[in-house]
Amino acid sequence: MPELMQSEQKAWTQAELEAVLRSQHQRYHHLHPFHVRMNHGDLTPQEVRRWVANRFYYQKSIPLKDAAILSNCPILEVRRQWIDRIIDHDGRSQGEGGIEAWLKLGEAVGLSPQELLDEQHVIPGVRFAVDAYVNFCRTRPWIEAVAASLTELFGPDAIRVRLVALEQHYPWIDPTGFDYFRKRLEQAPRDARYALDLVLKYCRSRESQERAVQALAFKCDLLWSQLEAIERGETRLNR
Ligand SMILES: O=C(O)c1cc(C(=O)O)c2c(n1)C(=O)C(=O)c1cc(C(=O)O)[nH]c1-2
Repeated sequence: MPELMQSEQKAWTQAELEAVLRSQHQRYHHLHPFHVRMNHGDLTPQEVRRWVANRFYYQKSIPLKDAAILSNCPILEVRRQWIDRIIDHDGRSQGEGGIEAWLKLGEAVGLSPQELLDEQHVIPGVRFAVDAYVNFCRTRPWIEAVAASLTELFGPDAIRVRLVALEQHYPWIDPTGFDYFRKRLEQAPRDARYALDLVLKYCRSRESQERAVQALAFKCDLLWSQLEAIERGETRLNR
């Protein structure tokens, strides 16, 4: 978006920047046809399993990108807070954390932990999308990577709708598998608020503000691409 990069333009106020960031909601993956079908109860068990197995690749990459943010961030107070995200996903010991909770979701839909850990169902397009997120966070300034995490502003509403739909339309799934989503409903709003405050505080020039918006747009596109690949569903195994 080169036409956006007009650094000589006046900086947005914090309220204006927040509004521009929030307007990215229209690009979020809750609108993707695969999620729409999921929420209508129209996915086959095979499609649900494909989604769970492929989203696991995203889940297990999240701590890698958060560690990249930590390694790029020179500000002690920020690192002290951000490190909690890694603990939330990894846990401090066996049986804890979001990654293990997602493995339980896998079991609830009929996938063994080993199948998920082996990445045997991971579709190439999903791998490309997720790896692009990790690479972005490794190579871009830490505050842009923080801005990319702001899809979590939109996540809780989508997860709330999904939870109700999964419980209502997919009775064959053991509902204890949904604990991951319940936990995210506590964690995500807190994480998103903290990340938003950082972006509002550290992105003061118009150029840095526009880079933050671009980072968020990039992340929305990546989540969208991930679902495109899942919807198409081609793996080396079933091609
Ligand atoms: O289920 C979802 O729709 C969804 C979306 C997102 C997101 O918007 O990036 C995350 C999650 N879940 C999630 O579970 C999660 O841990 C997470 C971390 C992040 C991030 O970018 O730091 N996004 C998301």
